[in-house]
Amino acid sequence: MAPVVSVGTSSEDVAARVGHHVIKHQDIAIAESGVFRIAVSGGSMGKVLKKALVDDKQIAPLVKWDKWEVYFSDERLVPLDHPESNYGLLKQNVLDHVPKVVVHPIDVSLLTGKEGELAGADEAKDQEIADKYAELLPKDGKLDLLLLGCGPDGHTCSLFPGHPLLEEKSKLVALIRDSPKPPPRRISVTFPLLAKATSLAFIAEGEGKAPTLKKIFEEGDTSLPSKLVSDLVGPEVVWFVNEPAVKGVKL
Ligand SMILES: O=C(O)[C@H](O)[C@@H](O)[C@H](O)[C@H](O)COP(=O)(O)O
Repeated sequence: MAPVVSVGTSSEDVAARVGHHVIKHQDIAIAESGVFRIAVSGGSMGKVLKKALVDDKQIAPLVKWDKWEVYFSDERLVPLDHPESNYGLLKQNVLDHVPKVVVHPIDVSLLTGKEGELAGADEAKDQEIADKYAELLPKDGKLDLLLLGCGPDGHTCSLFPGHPLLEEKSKLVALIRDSPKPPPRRISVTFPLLAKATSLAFIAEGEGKAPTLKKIFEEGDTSLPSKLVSDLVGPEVVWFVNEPAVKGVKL
């Protein structure tokens, strides 16, 4: 099925659209399994989720935090209170403002080296962080919803254009030690995990996204990981964008 594009008129409107989408999937998942398994990304995601799930007075009461299980679509190998930590971003924007939630951060007891940098870091320990993260996933690897970003280079999660990780066929979570965007050491979910999900939602705001969205929606540039993820046939795929992000883009 072709991806759906939902265009918001303001950042509050985009956040509200995202919020309603999250609640829809939350309710379906809880009705089916009693738990809602969601993965979130970094970048501006924390701020959008705060607007949607904490500050929006209509949506906030609908969130069943005690039924949530939160994962990260990618994470930098840094301490949880480091400014580059995606967990840290979510904590500061959302977790600190809501009732207790089950969250799965990386196992920071296995961190070596310095703040995501390569020098002095132990590759075997990094691999263990990725492998242990995969073990936290549900047995069938199926998440209900992943909220994804889209970088200017078309990356999503820590899946970068031209990177061998795009070819991963079996692991659900992989280690990356040469991320072109710093810090170099990260873990990321892979295509096999993304393909199993019930729903994938991209959030892309601002005029800086327009050239990338043009490549995805008009030019069909399959060198962009976001385009490849957007084209996955199993999951429902929705793009939440604002008007500047799609200005001049034929949808
Ligand atoms: O780890 C990363 O490299 C970022 O978290 C990345 O995945 C982010 O989602 C995109 O770069 C979009 O960022 P924005 O949402 O800030 O545009």
